Amino acid sequence: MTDTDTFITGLPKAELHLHIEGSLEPEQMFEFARRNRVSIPFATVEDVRAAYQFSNLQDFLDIYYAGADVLRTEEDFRDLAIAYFDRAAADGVVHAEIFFDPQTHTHRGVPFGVVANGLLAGMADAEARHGLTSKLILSFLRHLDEEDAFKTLTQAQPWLDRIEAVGLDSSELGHPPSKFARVFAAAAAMGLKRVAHAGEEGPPAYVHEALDLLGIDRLDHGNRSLEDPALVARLARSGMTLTVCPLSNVKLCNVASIDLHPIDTMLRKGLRATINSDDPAYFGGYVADNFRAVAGGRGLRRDDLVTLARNSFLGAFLPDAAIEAHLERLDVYVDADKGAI
Ligand code: HPA
Ligand SMILES: [Zn+2]
Repeated sequence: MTDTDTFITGLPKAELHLHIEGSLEPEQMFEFARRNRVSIPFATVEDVRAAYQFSNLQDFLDIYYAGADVLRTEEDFRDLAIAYFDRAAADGVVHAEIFFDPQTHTHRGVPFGVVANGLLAGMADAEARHGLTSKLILSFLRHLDEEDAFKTLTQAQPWLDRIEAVGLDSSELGHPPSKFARVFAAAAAMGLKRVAHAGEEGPPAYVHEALDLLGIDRLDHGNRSLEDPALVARLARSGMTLTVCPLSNVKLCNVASIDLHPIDTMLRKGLRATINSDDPAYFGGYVADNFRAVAGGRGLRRDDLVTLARNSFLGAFLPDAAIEAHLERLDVYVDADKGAI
């Protein structure tokens, strides 16, 4: 058997919870600021990293939206995506379903098409160079109103054949899923899948709303579902995928430390949990770092790590045949590892 670090890196996996704007590394922030002649309130990369201390979600969001201001051109979005996919491929990611926040950009005067076309170019590059497949999830900012989300869905019309799903992110408390029931219904009628951040900081009632009022196909975070046994039973029974983000949970103080992370509790309760990086440039690690953090922090066994990778394919918005092919490759990897010295 190989050592655990090597095993984790090579483990074929899908990443299902990644905000592309959250993959903007400080070095890239300076590069984009320079080429777009945008000023940023930091003198050095070290200053930027030092500012990444958060006590809750809102603390992070304030700095994350400010950072996104350096993204101006199609080339910026393409280069941002390419850098993420290169990093993900090195972590064993073979398929990624990435969020983008169009309102963060359209509200600054960057057209929807600049964002979408740039990201799509990066996705094509990842498939050509790494064989890494990907899908786009258009995420609505929940601190804005539903009318603005509808406007964004209208702007997305020309790209709808290249967008897999809609999502819901940003400040959770005070902005329950019910606020977006109509726009999610409209997205469903257009054939889009639906996901939502719920139970990251918000109560289990928000997870119930996401299920009942938004008809979600996947639950982003979902940690606070554990406070409601009936909800846990419902999620387990329905085979709902939870996109869990361990380093994010610790960095945003939703979990006190990695050795207290509930990932193994989730698996034991029959939840289809997956491991993801959320905003890796801000939270201190990409997907393999998140696997390593919970493997060390919670003493996960190798079969738990394989279950988490398996769940990532089961939860992907891929055709059954593609999921089967990924699972077979995963089995081959695990068997080869057992045979290795
Ligand atoms: O973890 C998150 N939660 C809510 N909104 C977000 N936007 C980027 N990351 C996040
Ligand atoms: Zn997120």
